[in-house]
Formats: sequence, structure tokens, C-alpha cells
Amino acid sequence: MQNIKVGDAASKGRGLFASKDVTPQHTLYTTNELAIAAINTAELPNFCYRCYAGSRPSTEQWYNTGQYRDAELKVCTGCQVARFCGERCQKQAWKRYHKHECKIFAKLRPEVLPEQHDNALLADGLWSEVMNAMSHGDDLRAAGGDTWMSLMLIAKATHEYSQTKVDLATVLKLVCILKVNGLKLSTTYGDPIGVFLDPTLVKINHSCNGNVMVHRPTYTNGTGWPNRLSNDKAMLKLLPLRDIEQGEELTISYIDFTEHVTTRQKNLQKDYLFTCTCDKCNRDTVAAKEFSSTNPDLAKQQVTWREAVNKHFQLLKSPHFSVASSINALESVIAAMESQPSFSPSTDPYPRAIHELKLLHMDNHKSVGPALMCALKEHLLVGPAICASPFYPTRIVNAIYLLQILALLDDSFTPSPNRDPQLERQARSIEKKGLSRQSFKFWRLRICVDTCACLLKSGLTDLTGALEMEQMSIGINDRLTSDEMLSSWPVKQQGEEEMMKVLDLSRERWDALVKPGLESYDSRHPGA
Ligand SMILES: C[S@@+](CC[C@H](N)C(=O)[O-])C[C@H]1O[C@@H](n2cnc3c(N)ncnc32)[C@H](O)[C@@H]1O
Repeated sequence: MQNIKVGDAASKGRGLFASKDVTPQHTLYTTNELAIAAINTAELPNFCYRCYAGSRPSTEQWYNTGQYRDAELKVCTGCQVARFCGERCQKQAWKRYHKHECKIFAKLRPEVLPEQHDNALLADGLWSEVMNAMSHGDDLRAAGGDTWMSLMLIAKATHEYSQTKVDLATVLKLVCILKVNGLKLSTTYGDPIGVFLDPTLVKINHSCNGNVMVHRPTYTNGTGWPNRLSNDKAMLKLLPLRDIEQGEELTISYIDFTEHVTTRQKNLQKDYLFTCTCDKCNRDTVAAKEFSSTNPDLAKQQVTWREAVNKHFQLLKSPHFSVASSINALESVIAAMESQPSFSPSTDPYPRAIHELKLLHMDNHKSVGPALMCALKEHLLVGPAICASPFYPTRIVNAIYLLQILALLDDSFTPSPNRDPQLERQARSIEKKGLSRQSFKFWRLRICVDTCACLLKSGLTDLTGALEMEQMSIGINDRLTSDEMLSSWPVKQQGEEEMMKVLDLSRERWDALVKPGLESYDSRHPGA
């Protein structure tokens, strides 16, 4: 299933190219094994040290247990650091790498450097491929500063504690290679849990408007996880976001492409040592210059909003973090941005603020109502504005979450002895805000049908199981029924009016920001 080839990407060095015409349904590249991977120290207790399973279960499970994990991981009795989802993963990890590091981990615990987990023994061919990747060692050394200091420290610590026979200069080069070529190891739901390096993907270049995406399927090693829903055994997949022609260069975004162009440029220069000249950067640079000369006050205001959201991210990792004050800070940035007549949901930091606020409300366990408001804004306003491709995995994953939240609230209306009064109160309060039960069901159906349609045309096959469960709970059996159900639905107009009200959007704003997305939806479902 490898539909890629390595080629010359001019001033960027090598690059990856499509070796045939592909659609979003094709997988361009897949691997069942990560050559090098490291789970962040803080996440080690939460993820299997072999297959990285541990991503979030359904929202319902999360609501009922307050936990994102769907099974207990067993800790390695030797080091008390690595955890495994089952015996199979533990045995495989031991054979492949853990026997070389278990004692070192035991000695270092609890301060295990994440980079210490990288000493999977690489076969000769793989080792030379990895060592051939760009390291930018000389540039990093010349730039000096904190970055170079921390790379040196990591290299020295790794060299000393691993008792490797490889010399310090080589370890330092490897650490630089990891910095420049390492990609974010994330859950299927996009939460970062570490870093990985793949000998093929080290050749992929960056664009802030990338045409492909790395996806980590929900079900990896198939061990010990009772609630997994797919048979997809790939550790990762490279999926197209749109149709791509044979010979076209494949690009991913190394960074959060929703951030402001100056931040993107700064981060790419600092971490990857190049100046991005992609179309999006060129467009955004011109637009930002024009904006600060025509709207200097608002441009300054936007800087303070970005600083407020960045402060939340810094605090998130610190012991001074307070959920309540972060919620307040994010809510006030969101309200201030929405109050601008020129409000655009793709303007940084709006997408990041909405997503974070949703997660904080979800982490706050019982705040399902406020989480729903954020999830709706994310789905209807932010998603289409930041990425035109309906196959963008993050949009699909967010839609699945939204559906699960909707289901949780919708079910709470139904009389049952196990009904949760708190959940019911939140559902009633949304009803009071203006979204009737009928419209609630309409949106559930509409979002489910559309997400299924996108999923079927994408390579995200591991997610179909999660959506089938949503379909079943709504009562959809097949595509025809769903389109028929939608077209005969009496409250399409009413559903839209009520959603507008509940999200506090004027007709003008709805028409400008939400309607185009819904129209492209309608074109996917002509019968509806
Ligand atoms: C992961 S490597 C990508 C493969 C690399 N081009 C090679 O030849 O091995 C990352 C490095 O590629 C270069 N690069 C990636 N995307 C680029 C871009 N859009 N413009 C310029 N250089 C880029 C930078 O030097 C960056 O540090």
C-alpha cells in the first residue's frame, strides 16, 4: 500500500511524492512498526508502551467513569515505568527493546528522560536511513542558546545512562535528527502523547496547507483492549486530504497551522531551521500587513488574545494551573473575538481557544452542556474555516465526539431508572436556550449522516465502527434510509433557526460562516 516515492524537492532537499493518482480513500503509506518512538514522561502511565493504545474511549464511558482509559494497563514489574495493555505487547516490547532499557529505567525512576525510550535497536539498513536524515547540527550549534544547551544535555544524559557503545557525537547527531524529523505521536483523537521518527516520513516536507495527514488508527496491536472497534493494525497511515496527482509533492504541516503566520514562521525557523514560503504563508503575510495598517487597534487586540491563550497552554503544564481560571480566560477571549463585527472563526487564537475550552469542560467531567456548545461551534464554524477538506481527520474525529455528546444528552431525555439528573438538567438547559428536542434529533441525524458519507470516502477505516454505533443508536440502517429520513424531516428550517439562536449567531453571520459548509453538505446529500 505504499503509493509514494522519494524525489528531489529543489531547495527543500529530498521530498516525498505521490507515485500514482490518489483520492482521499487511498492510503499513501502505512507502517505497523515505529522505528523510534518516545512517550512523554507524564503520559507513560496512560499509554501502552508497545502499541500506544490508551486513546479516549467513547464519551459515554468517559462520562460514566471520568477516565479516558478503557482498561487498566499493567506496569512492568522490573522498572515500574513502562505499562502494557496485555501480555502480547509486553512480550514484543521486551524482545525488541525493553530488555535493553528496563534496568536503566528502574535506576532513573521517576525522572525518566523521554528521549531515553528511543533505544529500540535498529537494523543496519534502518540505522543508516535514520542517520542520513537532515540533522541541521551545524545550524543548531551556530544558533546556540537554550535549544542547543538542551540538545547537548539530552545527548549527554542519554549517552551516560544508556551505557551505549555509540560515541557522544553520534548520540548528539541522533538527538538533532529527532528534533528536526520527529513527528508528534498522538492518539487517534489528536492528543499529543510523545514523538516518533519514521525512516520514510523523515523525507516529507512541510506546508502550512499540507495535502496529506498522518493518522494513528484507534486499534493498533489488537491486544487486551475490550472496547476497540476496528481491525486496522496499522501503527500509522499517511492519508490524502484531497485528490492528488501522480508526481505531486506530498506535504504535511509540522506545526499547528491554525496559529498566526508570524508564530508559524518563528516556530518553523526555531525548530526546523527554514523559512516557510508556502501559499498560505504568502497569503497570510500580505493579509496580516494590510490588516495591521487598516485596523491597528484590532491587530494589537489580537496579540493580547493570543497571549492569553498561550498563557493557558503554559499554565497547563505548571503546578499553578487552575481549571476555573483557564475556563474564564478562554471564555473571555472567545466572547471578545465573537463580539467583533469582522469576526472570522479561523483567526488565531479562536480555533485553539474553542478546542481547549471544550477539552476543559470535558475534563471537568460533568460539564457536558458547555462542552456541547464548544463542540457545535468547532464543527459548524471552525472546522470548515480552517480546513476546506471534509476528509481532514481532525474534523471527522471532532464530529464523532460531538455526536457522542449529543447522544449522551439526547438519551438523558428518555425516561429510564438510570437517568442521570445532572445530565438531564444540562439537556433541559439547552432546550431552554432554544434547541428543541426535535431539532436536537435533526442535528444528530444530519451530522451523523454527513460524517458517515465523508468517512466512507476517506481512508479512516478504523473510525467506521465508532460511527456505526452512532448510526445504530439513531436508527439509521443504510445510506438510503438516512437520506430518506433527512429529506422527510419536517424541521430542517426550524432546526437551522434554533441552532442559530442557541449559538447566538445573527442571520447574517449564519449565512456567511455556517451556510457555505452546509451547502457543501447538501451537495453530498442531494436527496436531503
Ligand atoms: C523532516 S526533514 C524533510 C526532508 C528533507 N527535505 C530531507 O531532504 O531530508 C525537515 C527539513 O526539511 C527542510 N524543509 C521541510 N519543509 C520545507 C519547506 N517547506 N521549505 C524549506 N525547507 C523545508 C528543512 O530543512 C527541514 O528542517
